[in-house]
Amino acid sequence: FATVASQKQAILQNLNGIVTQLQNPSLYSTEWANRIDINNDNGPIVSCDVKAGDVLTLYPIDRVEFGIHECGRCVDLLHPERFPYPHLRNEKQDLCILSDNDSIRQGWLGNKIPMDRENKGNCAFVPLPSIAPLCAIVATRDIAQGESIQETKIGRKKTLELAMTVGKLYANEIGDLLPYLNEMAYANIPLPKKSVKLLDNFHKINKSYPELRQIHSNPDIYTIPNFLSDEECDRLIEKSRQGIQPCLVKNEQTGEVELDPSRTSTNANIPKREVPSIIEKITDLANCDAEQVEILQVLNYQKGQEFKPHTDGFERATSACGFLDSGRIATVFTYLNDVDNGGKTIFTKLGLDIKPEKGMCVVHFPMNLDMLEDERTEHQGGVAIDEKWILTTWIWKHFKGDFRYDEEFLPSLGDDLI
Ligand SMILES: O=C(O)CCC(=O)C(=O)O
Ligand SMILES: [Fe+2]
Repeated sequence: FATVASQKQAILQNLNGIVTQLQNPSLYSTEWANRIDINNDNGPIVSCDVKAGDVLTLYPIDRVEFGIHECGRCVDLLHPERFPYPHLRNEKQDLCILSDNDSIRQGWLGNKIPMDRENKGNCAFVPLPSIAPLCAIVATRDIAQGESIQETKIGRKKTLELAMTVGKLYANEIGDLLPYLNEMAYANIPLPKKSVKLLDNFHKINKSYPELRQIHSNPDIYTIPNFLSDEECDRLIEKSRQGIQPCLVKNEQTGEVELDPSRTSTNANIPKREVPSIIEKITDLANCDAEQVEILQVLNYQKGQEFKPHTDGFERATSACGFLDSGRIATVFTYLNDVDNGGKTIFTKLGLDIKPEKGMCVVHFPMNLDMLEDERTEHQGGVAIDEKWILTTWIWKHFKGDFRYDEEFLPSLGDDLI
């Protein structure tokens, strides 16, 4: 580590060059940093034979996504309240560490790490509390020179074992760099501008859900009549009466949620724990995990109230509702009463009006899987004449990462378990 001191200075002077700087193998011991050819277009290639358990290189942990199955769970492990290992609080056995399946990582290694779709991984990301914000990429089996690295899904016991071993081995050396690495971790690295992409890569719902009807294609919109029974609708309305309050809208400038003249209805937040059978229906239909489901809201529109034209997606990476750097890939709402006059949902750019029918569910896709908004899905809750009740929620691309938004903090709306 003789050369490290002078290089620290260089790194600080050149925060914009972080990617290059951190790719410099001489920053680290040759034992564990020069084994990946990070300049290869197809993803990192191992440049020498590697033994199981060897550290291939380091990786900024805030760029790693923790996931279960196919769902990336992006956790900001730099956050003091959530560090270390908040995900290990999760009781799920199959915790694995993998990259997001269809995005290219914008990490300090500045490179793509291909998703291990077939689970033939040969390395794992190992969180190392002692050297945060870096984690190690560790070989989980022998890797031959020329092979590209692919992440392995490993159980949490194995993750911990690897973290312990690697953490102990390298804590001192890397700890020396910690303040500098931290500074870099928080540096604002401009991401490459998104190129104009075709809106063709959307989340896929469960097409065999009973009575699913497609009422618009490209952009796709589906309905399911009688998705909820009359009884479920009535009980949801009753439950929500206890928590009803004026609707709020996220202010894109400040990030705060606040009263907004574009949304004059009232609503109640329904804790998922109080509506398990509704959640089961939604996850079955939307083909997603319950953790991807945003807060459930019951909206009430009285005469004259409305939700002016809007899209449901948020532009840019967002931390709305605890979903970090994610997006709303589907909207699922269900009318809770029949509405004879007014209150239609109007898709303003599609010439499509939907008249509320008790129990009917509507699904549309505000953003695609590249997290681009589909402006064509702009819609409004038309001005109410008769009273209107609607249950609405949104499916996010990733699991919640910010635990301050945990549903356990939502007040109960009574004992009725629906
Ligand atoms: O009230 C409606 O018809 C639509 C509600 C809506 O668009 C929303 O809550 O995002
Ligand atoms: Fe909406």
